[in-house]
Amino acid sequence: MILVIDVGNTRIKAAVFEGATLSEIFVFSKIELQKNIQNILKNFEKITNMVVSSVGDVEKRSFLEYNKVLNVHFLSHQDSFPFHNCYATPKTLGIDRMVLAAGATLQFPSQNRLVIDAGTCVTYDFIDEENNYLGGAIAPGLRLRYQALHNFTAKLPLLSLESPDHFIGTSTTQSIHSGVVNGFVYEIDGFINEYKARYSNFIIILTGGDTDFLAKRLKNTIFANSNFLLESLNQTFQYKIKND
Ligand SMILES: Nc1ncnc2c1ncn2[C@@H]1O[C@H](COP(=O)(O)OP(=O)(O)O)[C@@H](O)[C@H]1O
Ligand SMILES: CC(C)(COP(=O)(O)O)[C@@H](O)C(=O)NCCC(=O)O
Ligand SMILES: [K+]
Repeated sequence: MILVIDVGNTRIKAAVFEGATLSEIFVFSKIELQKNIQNILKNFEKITNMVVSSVGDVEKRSFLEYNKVLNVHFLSHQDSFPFHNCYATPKTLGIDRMVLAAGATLQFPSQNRLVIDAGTCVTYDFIDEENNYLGGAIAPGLRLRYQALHNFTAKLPLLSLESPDHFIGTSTTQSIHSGVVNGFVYEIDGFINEYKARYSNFIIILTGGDTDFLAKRLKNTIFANSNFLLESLNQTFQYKIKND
């Protein structure tokens, strides 16, 4: 069994896999990390490998200390990935984006793929049908937009995510919800339409903490899977074992 851990900038997501089958998912904050890992290892005694992808500020040694009891692998740019990386600054490319690109390449062979990860940030990653990773985009995520409006103005309240009543906001609250939610949806549909104008035959995968909220609001047809990064982590590790 493999324990995969995705350290994002908001939350940590972990999953236990038996082969390709996902047994259980865990979501927790940075301060609950040790407690959660210990519980998972206690409940799944057959875990032999821990695979970590981190873009957050958790110390590497928080994971490496488990090396005494199992094999810990901290994914890095030095690992083998199933695509050709065309990013101009490959060393600064987020390891989460590399894992998403690997998952898309392995799960959807011989086609163009666009992965949209709506987490703390929304990231776009494009891998063409010849398995070239071309890059994409980074923009503020949903919650970050609400926070930014509050943090960088004197008068705007901090709101939590809510569907706007209308396109035309009729109050401060409704104007913020319309600006954040409608703006975000238009932006994502706009990006997808630009990719469509340039490429045919491509699959769009939507993942991240805001997947379910967004999936029903987008005009474009997408393949929504909030576990795509965790599944891709498992696949990236299997690929690494085969290719090392
Ligand atoms: N319990 C929660 N705590 C924080 N964010 C949440 C929660 N549930 C849903 N979200 C949404 O998930 C997004 C963060 O997604 P996630 O994929 O966990 O981010 P990251 O991978 O960057 O840590 C936020 O924009 C927020 O709107
Ligand atoms: C863009 C990100 C901050 C997204 O992080 P997340 O929203 O998943 O927490 C992360 O992928 C990152 O730190 N990237 C480095 C810059 C780059 O990918 O070019
Ligand atoms: K993201």
